[in-house]
Amino acid sequence: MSINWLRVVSPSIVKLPPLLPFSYSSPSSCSCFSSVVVAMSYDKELTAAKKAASLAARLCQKVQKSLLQSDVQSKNDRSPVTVADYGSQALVSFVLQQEFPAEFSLVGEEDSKDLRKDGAQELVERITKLVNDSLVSDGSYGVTLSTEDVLKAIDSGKSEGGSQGRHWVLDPIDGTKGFLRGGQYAIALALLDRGKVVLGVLACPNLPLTPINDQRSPNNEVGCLFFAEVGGGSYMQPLDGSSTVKVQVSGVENPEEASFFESYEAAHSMHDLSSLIAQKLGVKAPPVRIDSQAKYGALSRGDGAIYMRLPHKGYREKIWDHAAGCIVVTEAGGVVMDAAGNPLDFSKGKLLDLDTGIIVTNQKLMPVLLKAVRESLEEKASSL
Ligand SMILES: Nc1ncnc2c1ncn2[C@@H]1O[C@H](COP(=O)(O)OS(=O)(=O)O)[C@@H](OP(=O)(O)O)[C@H]1O
Ligand SMILES: [Mg+2]
Ligand SMILES: [Mg+2]
Ligand SMILES: [Mg+2]
Repeated sequence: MSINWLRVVSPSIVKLPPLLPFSYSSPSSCSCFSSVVVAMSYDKELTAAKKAASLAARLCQKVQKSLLQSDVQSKNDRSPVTVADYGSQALVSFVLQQEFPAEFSLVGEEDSKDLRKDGAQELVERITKLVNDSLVSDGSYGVTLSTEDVLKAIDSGKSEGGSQGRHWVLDPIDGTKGFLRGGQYAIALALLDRGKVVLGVLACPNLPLTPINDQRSPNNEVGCLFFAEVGGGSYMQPLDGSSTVKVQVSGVENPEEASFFESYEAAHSMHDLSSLIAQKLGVKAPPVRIDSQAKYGALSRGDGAIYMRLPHKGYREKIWDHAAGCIVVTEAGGVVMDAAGNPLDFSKGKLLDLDTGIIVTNQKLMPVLLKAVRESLEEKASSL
């Protein structure tokens, strides 16, 4: 990466200081360690997580280039799942088990149920080939996995998480719909220790290295890896592994100057409600709609100042859709809350138990954003 790139990427990105040997508590809003204690270092886990997510990102890139409709399965809830979702989960699970054989628990989005059905054998073989090709190109482990090994690796993600012990949390492809459209997606991996998110990695293969929506920068290069460890700040590097930069959320204090992110899919977030909130705040810029936790990554480096996620009634958020993004933003100086102003609690199992939606911004804007969200929710409720 050239010095030029460092200059254009964003005024909120500064050069990388050495990582702290120990992590101290930070003003956390996503259930990271928050008491005044000297916490453990998770450097070894972070190194493994970056490696696993980067390998999975390469696998996904390969599939996205040659995506065929026949690669797409439909789960019971009719959400899409592809060979890349399965391959990514198998690969991350395998790498983490190799690195931490003694203590391994993974809460992953996918399972092998549909792959064990009649007629899925060819698909399983394709996934196995993809995983083995990735392992060969990496060269670290010197093994070839059988189809059964791959199915088992996928199913190692069946842990329920919770408030005891350590659990990896994985979304092998977040934003599968974006992945299928050729849009944004992320490989999102986090580690919970006693119910708190202590590290997170977000690999975003299609996210430009330069700020999105910046007319002055060409946005030709894509592929970002965001990572954060509790108390250690948030960082970004190109997915090819070259130089790392520290990232910080936007410092915008005037909501009129803020721009906001929301889901690309209207089914995932109430766009009419976020536009009402934006109106109340005086936000002038139109919403920036991108898929997946790439939104958290983009926000962590100041591409936009607000992220609003307001799912339709009845939807329950999953921990893998937010754990990695939450710590990346929090360690970059941001705040992540539910629509009642509570921090997200990742200690309750696979689901987040939260009020209405998730809002993300910097510390200065959060009080006004929260107020506008509360007012808009009340207005919506009274108009029904
Ligand atoms: N109805 C509904 N409401 C809210 N959220 C939902 C809903 N259905 C699915 N999902 C989850 O949304 C994840 C995709 O995240 P985004 O909404 O940020 O991206 S996108 O706009 O859908 O592309 C997506 O993650 P992936 O399944 O990993 O793609 C889902 O977990
Ligand atoms: Mg999914
Ligand atoms: Mg997801
Ligand atoms: Mg997913």
